[in-house]
Amino acid sequence: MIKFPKPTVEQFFRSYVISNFTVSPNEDRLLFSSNISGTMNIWAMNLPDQYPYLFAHQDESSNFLKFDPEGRYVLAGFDRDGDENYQIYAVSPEGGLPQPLVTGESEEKYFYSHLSEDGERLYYVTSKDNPSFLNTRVRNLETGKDDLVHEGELGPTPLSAVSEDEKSFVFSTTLANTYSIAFVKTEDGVFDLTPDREKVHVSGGATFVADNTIYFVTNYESEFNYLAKFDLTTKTFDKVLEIENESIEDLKYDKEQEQFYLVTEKGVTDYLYRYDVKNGTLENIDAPVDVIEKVQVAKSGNVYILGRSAVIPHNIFKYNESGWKQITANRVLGVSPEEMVDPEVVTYESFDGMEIEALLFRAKPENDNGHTVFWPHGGPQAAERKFYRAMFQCLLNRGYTIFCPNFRGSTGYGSSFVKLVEQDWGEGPRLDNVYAIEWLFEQGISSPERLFLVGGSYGGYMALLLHGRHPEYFKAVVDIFGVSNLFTFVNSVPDHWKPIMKRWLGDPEKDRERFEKDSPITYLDGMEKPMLVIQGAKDPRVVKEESDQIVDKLRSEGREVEYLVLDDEGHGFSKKENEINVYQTMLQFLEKHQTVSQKV
Ligand SMILES: CC(=O)N[C@@H](C)C(=O)N[C@@H](C)C(=O)O
Repeated sequence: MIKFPKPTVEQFFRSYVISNFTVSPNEDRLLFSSNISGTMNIWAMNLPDQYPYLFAHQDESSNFLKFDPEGRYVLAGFDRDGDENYQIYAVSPEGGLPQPLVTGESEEKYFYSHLSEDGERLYYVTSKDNPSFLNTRVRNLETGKDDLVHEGELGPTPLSAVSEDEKSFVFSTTLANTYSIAFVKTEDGVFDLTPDREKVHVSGGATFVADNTIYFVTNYESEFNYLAKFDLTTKTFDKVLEIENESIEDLKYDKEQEQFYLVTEKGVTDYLYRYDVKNGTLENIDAPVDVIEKVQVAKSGNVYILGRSAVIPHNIFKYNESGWKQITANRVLGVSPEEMVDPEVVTYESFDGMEIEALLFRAKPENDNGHTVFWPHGGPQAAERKFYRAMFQCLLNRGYTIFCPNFRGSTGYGSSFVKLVEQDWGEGPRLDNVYAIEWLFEQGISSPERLFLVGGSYGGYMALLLHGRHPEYFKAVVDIFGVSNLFTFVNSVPDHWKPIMKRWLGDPEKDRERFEKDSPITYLDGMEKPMLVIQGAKDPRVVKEESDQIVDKLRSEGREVEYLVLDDEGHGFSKKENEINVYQTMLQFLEKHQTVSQKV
């Protein structure tokens, strides 16, 4: 019979992202944001089960999608070439070209917050007039009247929820990734949702279940987020539900059934639950993916999720009493999940005895080239989880094993663990990475002749720092938009990040010594291994200057550095041709620097 060859790496170049979705109020249409045509655009499917068609053409990433409850328009947010200056557009219900609706100067941001029940008043948050703390405004879409609702202070203060009567508003002020204060503004005054705002905690996910009752999640006096309630009549806070060693990260309310759908995070995996508010029962729902990125509950009670697993790219699924149904068929070109690599979850002991969890993707024996890619994740207050990454499956197909430690500072292991990276970017987390590398050597998984270092963003920072301080461990290094110099980074981040910089990173004056010690650029002499640097020119988080300075300095000293700049990308590669260029450049670079005797 006809025989087909094993999947090639090029097949993994052809997998697509779905970054967001929404379902129309009567569930006859699904909209999603995807790069299936090569650039990010909004696609639609008429439900149930119809062929996807282009709904709105803008060639840009969209950060939200919202149907008018009356079916007169669709709202969407777009930025430009990854600059993250999102602005709000309207699209005809037939689809077409998005029309600017709430927009301003190109450097201003306009984030969608809430649409009134009648679809006439649009609440949004903007950097205009308050770039660091943000203002909330409401635009009447009938009259065009635009009013200030709240002026942010202390930290960026987005609007989180609006009561149905539009008389109460929940805001949350971010003082750090691990510290945000939620409060409700009513006709009677302003009230914090938690008992003491001075205690460091986070609150999020505020939902009005009635005009006087707010449910939300918080880790107030706890390691993990739990479900809490604030009663606006009595002004009391109550803990409602906690799930041992799991952190509730998202909640969506089903008003008809009076139940919440909750997504919890535990290490590298998410879990889905249904919580019945009336009788207090909690039920686990077995989800079809390991990581859940968005949940929407329709009026009918149908639940829609967007998620992915290590071997399943982004897809949208529907859940009801009949079980799960996959709506989108987003898959890797001609490759089944069984032909990909699912990671093992392993643990190792770090320098101070702390246990660190990590993902180990072992190359299949028939592909194995003997080399390992060591991947410190970005964030740093994020985690490497069981989600599909085209880059990982490309590397695995080419025979690389991949190791991803969730070093201290990672999310998913409790709030004390997350805080360990604050004002310590380069010591504890670096040593966790060093101990991970030693563990790989002890286990016989890798050796200095067979180890590559690749990281993006904070992971790129860690790659640069490890390269500068421990070059003996690696064959070659790839830095993807990594922070190279803490002194320049701290001043170049977006304005609305600036209020959190002290707690997150520190103060360049007071912490001068530490900033010097923890800046990769201090260790240029150690950076003796071949290096590839990749950077988006429009990156607003880690600006191009971070990569330029390290490349310029190393080149002026005659070191081997390749530099790939993508002119129309930001903090990530959203355009398919750019992504393929990045993968090909990286694969060629690694191939060139493999140990000759190991080559297959
Ligand atoms: C403020 C903050 O934590 N931002 C992160 C989401 C982020 O973008 N960090 C960069 C540096 C990264 O590592 O991705």
